[in-house]
Amino acid sequence: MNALCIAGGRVLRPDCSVEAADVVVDRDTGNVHDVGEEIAAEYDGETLDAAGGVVMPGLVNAHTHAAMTLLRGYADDKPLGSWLREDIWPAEAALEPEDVRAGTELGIVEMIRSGTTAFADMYFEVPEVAAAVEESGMRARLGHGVVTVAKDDEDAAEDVEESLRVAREFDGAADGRVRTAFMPHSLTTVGEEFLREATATAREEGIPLHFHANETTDEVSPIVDDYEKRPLSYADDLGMLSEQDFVAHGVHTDAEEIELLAARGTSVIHCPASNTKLASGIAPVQQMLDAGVTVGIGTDGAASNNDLDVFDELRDAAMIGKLGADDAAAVPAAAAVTAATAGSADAIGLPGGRIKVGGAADLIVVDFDAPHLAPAHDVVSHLAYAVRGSDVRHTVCDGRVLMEDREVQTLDEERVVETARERAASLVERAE
Ligand SMILES: CSC[C@H]1O[C@@H](n2cnc3c(O)ncnc32)[C@H](O)[C@@H]1O
Ligand SMILES: [Zn+2]
Repeated sequence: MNALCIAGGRVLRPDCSVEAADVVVDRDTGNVHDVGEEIAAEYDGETLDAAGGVVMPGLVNAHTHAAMTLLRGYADDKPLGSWLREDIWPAEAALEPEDVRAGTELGIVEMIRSGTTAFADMYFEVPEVAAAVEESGMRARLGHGVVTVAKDDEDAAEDVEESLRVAREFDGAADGRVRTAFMPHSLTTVGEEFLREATATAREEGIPLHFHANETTDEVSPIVDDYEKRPLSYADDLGMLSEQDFVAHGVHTDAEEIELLAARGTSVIHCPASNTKLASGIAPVQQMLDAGVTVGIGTDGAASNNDLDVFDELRDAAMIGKLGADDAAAVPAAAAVTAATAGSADAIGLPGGRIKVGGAADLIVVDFDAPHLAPAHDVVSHLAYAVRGSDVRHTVCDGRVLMEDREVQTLDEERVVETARERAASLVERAE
């Protein structure tokens, strides 16, 4: 067997127990071959040193717009509507394919360095995004974000068609590491008939849906006013809630909508930092978990976060979940860690999220030697409340080492950062 041994660490198991064990990966299949105490010596092959560290599933960033790294710090301190209309959409109107490639590569480098092995991305120029994912060795679910408001019928229909087209064309790319979805931007930025028809097509072809929903009160009230129903009930009537589908945010979601999500098996991606920065509100995460809704974690784009560090995000989820529920026991450490790993992977329908024999070898080694992690009474507590993305020592996806001893192996980090700086500067110039 072409083995990769991650040796000498402690392993986080799917039930959040922790045991001293080596993890042996079959690099040909990209799966975990064995997990056990001191088994690495039984295998020939490459070894990654996990001594003093914790081996855990790679984090899954279940909602982002990776190329928005180019707009990090471009516009801050505004609510969602004016931020998008006054700053972000005008800048995005000047995007060129090379910008999306450069911004996505920057986002990917940042994610690999902070322990993310898979992500879900809604953006433009999907061929560029897919090429960046292929080169990087990560996994992703990708889609073209559709907006039909303020477009004539022909342009709107073409935008919808592009989203379906790229979903068909890129599904299974990068040796199966790229999967796709139909991605209408939101329930208020895409017209009803477009949603109804394209959803029916997606259903016929087995294409999942991903869209923003119930992010702000401004997204809820127009639907309640026009249709006399809650947004997720409107989405359900359009056929948009199935087990394959996942909605971003779900901040202003009432008890009936939570029951509806649970009944349909539709997942919610919680983006606590973006919701806080844009003052969108606090999502009822503990209520969703109690109802049996699968909850994943996403950073949203770097322009509303302002980083793509999922450790940061899961910490925010645990902290803000308590505030939202007015209960310090809400969203406990294990729930937050599980949401950012198995929850996110299940929500976006990609392998990974758990270290188990036969499962995808998407895993990371987190260094526990740093002063801010001493003492370590409880590993899971530290993973939720104290670990930073910069504590990640190695990142492995599909059995391939993407970062070793903090050196990214698959992309040239220096070139990626420099190119992104140049493209960001010229993008902003073109947008002004
Ligand atoms: C049409 S591609 C995706 C689209 O979404 C925009 N976006 C970024 N962050 C958010 C957010 O929090 N809510 C809604 N839309 C968002 C992004 O700028 C792209 O235009
Ligand atoms: Zn978003």
